[in-house]
Amino acid sequence: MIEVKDLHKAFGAVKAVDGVSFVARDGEITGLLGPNGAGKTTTLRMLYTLMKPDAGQVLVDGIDAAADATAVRRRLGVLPDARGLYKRLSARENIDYFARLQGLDAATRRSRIDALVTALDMSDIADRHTEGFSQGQRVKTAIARALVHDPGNVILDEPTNGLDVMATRAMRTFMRKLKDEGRCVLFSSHIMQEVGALCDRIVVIARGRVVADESPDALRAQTGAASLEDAFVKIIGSEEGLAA
Ligand SMILES: Nc1ncnc2c1ncn2[C@@H]1O[C@H](COP(=O)(O)OP(=O)(O)OP(=O)(O)O)[C@@H](O)[C@H]1O
Repeated sequence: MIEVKDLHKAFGAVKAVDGVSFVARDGEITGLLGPNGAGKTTTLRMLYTLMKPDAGQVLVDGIDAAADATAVRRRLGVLPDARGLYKRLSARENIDYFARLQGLDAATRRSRIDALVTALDMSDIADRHTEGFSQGQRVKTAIARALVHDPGNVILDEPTNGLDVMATRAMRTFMRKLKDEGRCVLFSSHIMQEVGALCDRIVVIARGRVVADESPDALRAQTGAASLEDAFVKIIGSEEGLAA
C-alpha cells in the first residue's frame, strides 16, 4: 500500500506539487490522471525516493520513505519516465544487473527472469543487446527489471507512452495480472480512456492539486456526466493537455 500525505514540491516559483494526498491500495489499480504539467511525474519521483519533497510524507507498506528509503525501495518496482537501459547489455543482462543490486541469489535470479521473460512475451528479444530496441521492447525490458525482486507495490510512469495498439493492450493485460496477484499498482497517464478502462480508483490531479479521488463510476455519478471523458473535463475545467 502507498500512502501520500500532503506532498509539496516547488521549482523556483513553480508549485509543481501543492498539497497532494491519496492512498493506493493492494489488489487495486490506482490511476493518477492529469493534463501535461499537472505534477504527476514529480509526485511519482517523490514516491520512489528519487526526489525529496519540500514537505509531506510518503509511506510504503507503512514505512516512511524519509526515514528508511532503502526499505521503501525494496518494496517498490518502478518504471520511471526515463526508461534508461544499458545498451551494451542484453535485455536479460539488464534485468539480471538489477536483480544483483537487489541482492537476489543466482537461482532466484534465473527463475524470476525466466518467469518475467515469459509473462512479458519477450523470449525473442531477451538475449539481444538493447541498443536499437523499439520503444515497446525498451518498456518491456524496463518493466521486467522493475519487477525482478517481486515487489508488492508497482509504480509506472506513463507505461503505454509511445506504444502501438497491440503493445498497449498487452501492457494493460499485464497490469491487470499484477493487480490480480494482489499488488498495489499505481500508474500515471493523461489518457482518459486508459484510466477509465483499467482503474479501480482514479486520482485526478491538476495544477499540482488533487481535484478528485473516486472510482470511475463514482466520478461519473458525482459530475452527472454520461461519459468519463465529460466527467474529467468538468472536474479539470479544461480539455487542455488531456488525450481521449
Ligand atoms: N526539474 C524541474 N525543474 C523545473 N521545473 C520542473 C522540474 N520538474 C518539473 N517541473 C515543472 O513542474 C510542473 C509539473 O511537472 P511534471 O513533470 O510533474 O508534470 P506531469 O503531470 O508529469 O506532466 P506530463 O504529463 O507532461 O509528463 C511543470 O510545470 C514542470 O515544468
